Amino acid sequence: MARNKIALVGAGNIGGTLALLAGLKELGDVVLFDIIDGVPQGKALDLVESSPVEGFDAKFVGSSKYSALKGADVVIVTAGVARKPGMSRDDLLGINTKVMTAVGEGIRKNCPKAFVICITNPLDAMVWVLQQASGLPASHVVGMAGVLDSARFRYFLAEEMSVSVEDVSAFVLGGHGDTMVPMVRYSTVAGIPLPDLIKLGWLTKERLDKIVQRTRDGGAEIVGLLKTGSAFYAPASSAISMAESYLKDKKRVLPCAAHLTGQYGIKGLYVGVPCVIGAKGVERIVELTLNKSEQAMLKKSVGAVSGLVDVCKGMMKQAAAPKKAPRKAPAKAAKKARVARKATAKKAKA
Ligand SMILES: NC(=O)C1=CN([C@@H]2O[C@H](COP(=O)(O)OP(=O)(O)OC[C@H]3O[C@@H](n4cnc5c(N)ncnc54)[C@H](O)[C@@H]3O)[C@@H](O)[C@H]2O)C=CC1
Ligand SMILES: O=C([O-])CC(=O)C(=O)O
Repeated sequence: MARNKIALVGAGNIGGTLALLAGLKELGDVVLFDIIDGVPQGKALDLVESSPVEGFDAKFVGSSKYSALKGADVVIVTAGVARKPGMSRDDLLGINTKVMTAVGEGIRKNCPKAFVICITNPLDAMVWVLQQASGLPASHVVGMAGVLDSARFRYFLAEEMSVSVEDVSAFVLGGHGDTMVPMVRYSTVAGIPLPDLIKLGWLTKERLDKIVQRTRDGGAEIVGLLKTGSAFYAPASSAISMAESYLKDKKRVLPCAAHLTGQYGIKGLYVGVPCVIGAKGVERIVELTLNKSEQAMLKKSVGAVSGLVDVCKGMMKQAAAPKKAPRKAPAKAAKKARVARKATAKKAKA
């Protein structure tokens, strides 16, 4: 059987880490694409030179041409700009909307049957733009954020209670922003819900509240430490788990930014919810019963996503509108020509 083809659009910090993980896990042949010519080629060569040491077989190619994406089974998109200290993810909206529009077009032309995972921020709006620009079915375009936010929540809980991360199951609902909703009631250690663990004395309500807030601020905490960019190891691991579930039809239940068509009362937006990811893409969306306070938090988070998508819609409409011919310059040119004609006629008479 031929190997799968994994295209990584954006060969920066996350792109390079994705490529290494795809190689180590032998998920398939890898194409790294980036607009900076030389970077994807250099990273591809460096990575493939690690294959004899690590013991994996895969082809690695770097390119700055969209045709390199031809026939890809999975595309993971990290193209664009990452934030620096003092910026919010939303500050990236203008520049990254333009990038997602170009990338979507490249995917539409070269690999319309692929399963596409968007990572670029602000995530929930960028995955919406990417789906619109690529025209791929919504079941095949998803956003990665929930796996990462949930991993952070899981890690902080495991550290607090001194238990293995493997036994902590937790997830985060809503948009990938300050208003994300870590789901305390549905998070467990070995099946025991967090509220029960508080009763058992494993955790205090005060510590749990701090962990919830630290999870919400997880991205900013790393940006503040790195200073030159944002997290990339955990984001890459998170996206690879989604790609693996699709390629191996594992049907894992993972929190992803999925296109909602009425679930949770939300229509036409991408928002983080638990999904079943298998060979058919997003195969199912899990709709949980939320209590009043969870509903209110989700509503706030969805409101933030909806506001960003409205800005994207405006930008896309403006970009698609026919350009009006500039009027001032030709008018000036015509006046100049008239004056010149009059002067020539005067000269001729004289
Ligand atoms: N969804 C999530 O949970 C997370 C999202 N992110 C986001 O992921 C994105 C990438 O992050 P990093 O890899 O750390 O950034 P990076 O700056 O290291 O890499 C981005 C790469 O995209 C390339 N690029 C820019 N415009 C392009 C275009 N039009 N076509 C192809 N490539 C293009 C750049 O040359 C660069 O190599 C950022 O927007 C960041 O905010 C980061 C962490 C988590
Ligand atoms: O915070 C950022 O800019 C990157 C990101 O989304 C994360 O690490 O969660």
